[in-house]
Amino acid sequence: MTLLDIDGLKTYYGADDGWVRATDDASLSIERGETVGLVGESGSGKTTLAKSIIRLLPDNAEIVDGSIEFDGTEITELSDKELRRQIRWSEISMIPQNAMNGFDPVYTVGDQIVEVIRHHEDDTSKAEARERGRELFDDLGIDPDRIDDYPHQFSGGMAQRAMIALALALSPSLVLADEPTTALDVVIQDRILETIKEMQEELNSAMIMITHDMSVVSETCDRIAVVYGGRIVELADAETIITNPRHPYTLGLRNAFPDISDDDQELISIPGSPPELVDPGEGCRFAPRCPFAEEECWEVTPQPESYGDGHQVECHRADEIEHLQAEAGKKETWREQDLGDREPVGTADEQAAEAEVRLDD
Ligand SMILES: Nc1ncnc2c1ncn2[C@@H]1O[C@H](COP(=O)(O)OP(=O)(O)OP(=O)(O)O)[C@@H](O)[C@H]1O
Repeated sequence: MTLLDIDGLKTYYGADDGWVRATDDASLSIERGETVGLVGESGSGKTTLAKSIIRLLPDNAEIVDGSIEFDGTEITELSDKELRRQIRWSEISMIPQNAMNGFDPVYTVGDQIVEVIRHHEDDTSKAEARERGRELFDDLGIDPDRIDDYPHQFSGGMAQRAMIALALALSPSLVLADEPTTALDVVIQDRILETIKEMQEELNSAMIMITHDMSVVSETCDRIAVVYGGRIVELADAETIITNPRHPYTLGLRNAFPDISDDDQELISIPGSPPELVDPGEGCRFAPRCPFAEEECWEVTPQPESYGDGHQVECHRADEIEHLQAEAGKKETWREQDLGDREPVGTADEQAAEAEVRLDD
């Protein structure tokens, strides 16, 4: 059963030089209990998409179009009060990138967990809420007596676990996990991911797992949405994304992360960097970095095409799967692109501004 249905979502940030189109026409639906990965480089728009769902966006952000239907409720139409009362933490919760920022430094971690529980459950006493917090700590491998500590007394790994406790305290139907382990060392990362998965399965919560790491999503997710330049450029079950992707960006990402089943794999990175999202113009946003870009790619924005079994791809050349997959595995394919007199998408203004600065000098 569909829990979350995002349709044509556009979330933009107001900036001095225009709108930053951080989420630009994203559509995605999620079933109950399902785990969907959002993968893409830093700046591709993953966090903006997740924060739009729980409406924890900064002041300069605006949802300018589209809908987010959660269990029959249109999130974009709720007042802040309704959202806090009915949805945030109780139905949808978020584990942020850095847990330390999620806690208020002046209250003990326990007090904050009790506060969240009691805000949503009028009938739960302080003692009961505290006991639930202690049990969650125990489940997450933290000594329950540490519940009276202040956030700064926790190590990074412990704070992250405590944040997971907070995010799961009200058994939400959907958990948004935003790079929940990037701030931690590698050994702890695996353990925390396992814990999140176990707790999520126990509660039968759905989860959106945000990461730039292809290996993390392949191990933890049922489906994967690949995000680039504010758009979902490929969406399919995890197996298809890992073994049979069609989008050149997905192929590039796959080259850049170690495959646990292949010891001899040579890692190849994608040259260049993600596009500026102010006024990106028409055309595929990946074209300036894509070794397969043709005339059409520069001129026409590709729309999602279906390749069966929920596999969707936004690429004009996605039909040429054998050619793309064969060439994408070669290092020489991913040389810096010779763009000739083409301007990379979206950076025309930036280049003009730079030229002006030089003239002013
Ligand atoms: N408050 C803001 N004001 C203006 N632009 C912003 C703001 N927050 C993010 N952006 C821009 O929006 C785009 C998407 O950012 P977002 O944080 O959603 O990407 P991300 O894929 O989650 O990256 P990261 O992994 O670094 O968080 C980027 O170009 C970023 O610079």
